Amino acid sequence: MQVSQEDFEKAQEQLKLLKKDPGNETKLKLYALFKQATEGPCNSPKPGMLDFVKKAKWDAWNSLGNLSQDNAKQQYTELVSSLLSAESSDRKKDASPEESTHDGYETIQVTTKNNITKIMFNRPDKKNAINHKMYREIIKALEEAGKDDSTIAVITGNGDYYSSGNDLNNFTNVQPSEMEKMAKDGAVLLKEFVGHFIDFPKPLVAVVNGPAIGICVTVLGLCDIVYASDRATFHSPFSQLGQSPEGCSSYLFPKIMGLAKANEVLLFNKKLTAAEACAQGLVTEVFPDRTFQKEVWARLEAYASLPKNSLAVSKQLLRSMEKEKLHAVNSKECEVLKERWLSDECINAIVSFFQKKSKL
Ligand SMILES: CCCCCC/C=C/C(=O)SCCNC(=O)CCNC(=O)[C@H](O)C(C)(C)COP(=O)(O)OP(=O)(O)OC[C@H]1O[C@@H](n2cnc3c(N)ncnc32)[C@H](O)[C@@H]1OP(=O)(O)O
Repeated sequence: MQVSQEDFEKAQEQLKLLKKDPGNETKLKLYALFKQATEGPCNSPKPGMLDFVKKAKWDAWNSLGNLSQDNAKQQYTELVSSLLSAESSDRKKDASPEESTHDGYETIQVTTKNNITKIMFNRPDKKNAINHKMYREIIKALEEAGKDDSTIAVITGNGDYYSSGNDLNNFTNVQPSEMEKMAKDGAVLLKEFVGHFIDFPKPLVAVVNGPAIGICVTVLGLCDIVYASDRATFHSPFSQLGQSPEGCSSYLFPKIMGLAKANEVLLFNKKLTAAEACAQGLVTEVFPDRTFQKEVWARLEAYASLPKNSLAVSKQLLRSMEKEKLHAVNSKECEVLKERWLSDECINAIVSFFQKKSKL
């Protein structure tokens, strides 16, 4: 398709809008095409060898031979248009923020992009079981995410599990004389961990990519939104492990699900499917696993473009009604658990897990 004189003139104007220097080679090409389009083939005498600039221009024009003026106009117009569109896509790339990775974590991966700080459990070969180091790293990541520029924070898991909960190795290799100390230190760490969920100052979203067990199920009640893949399951097998509920679930689960349903989950180890957890109010929405990541992240990016401060004050307002109560529940639950960890029921359950007798 031939370009009109008007298109050719428009291209000359558009060329002036280019922000970046397109480089000497392209500039020579533009010069040559312009001369060919407006004057026809090069007939002027060849400049001397030492007149580098004029010679380069002459060579470029002369290289077009007998290219017709219409063809030259067309090539000129096309070249300008391709330069402009390349520059505009570069600008778009620059405008879309890169993901930044937060340093200093081993058991989790923390990244920020599009106003979202993502805290990802990252022990996929251990089904993202939470060991002592990971509890401390999650606490640190929540502290940082609470203060950084992100609008919302997201917790998710790497691999096929969301998390298999407390790493049962946390209770192993402890000498009998050290048991009390282990239980006391465990209760302090757990209280601090859950406390950070209670106090988190901006919207906190759980993206439950697969099965979830124990502590990572109970703290879902402290998250503001829970999105789940239809592959996810929710299991808090506390009595099976000789333990008792934590993460404020003894208070929040009956509030969320009603006492009758919460009892099945917290007393009798009932494992919920994602659909059941959604029907009982623990999960906000369930997505097909095939499209889970795409749909959820598109949704979260839209949420994260809402006014940040408004979201934070609203979240804090909602939480403020219950904060004191939640901290009291957390303290009580940790006290009870401290005792449970010293019980034969609990010790036997852990031993039997490692003897591979009691896979849940
Ligand atoms: C500071 C202390 C605070 C305590 C807070 C109180 C918290 C309570 C809870 O969270 S209770 C819940 C505890 N979790 C469990 O009881 C789950 C135990 N794990 C399992 O039942 C299974 O591993 C499984 C169902 C999650 C997965 O089964 P399967 O698909 O057959 O895989 P594997 O069992 O082979 O697991 C692969 C690999 O991961 C290790 N692993 C998985 N989960 C845990 C875990 N919770 N603790 C320790 N290790 C775990 C498993 O041993 C395998 O390791 P290996 O490859 O053999 O080295």
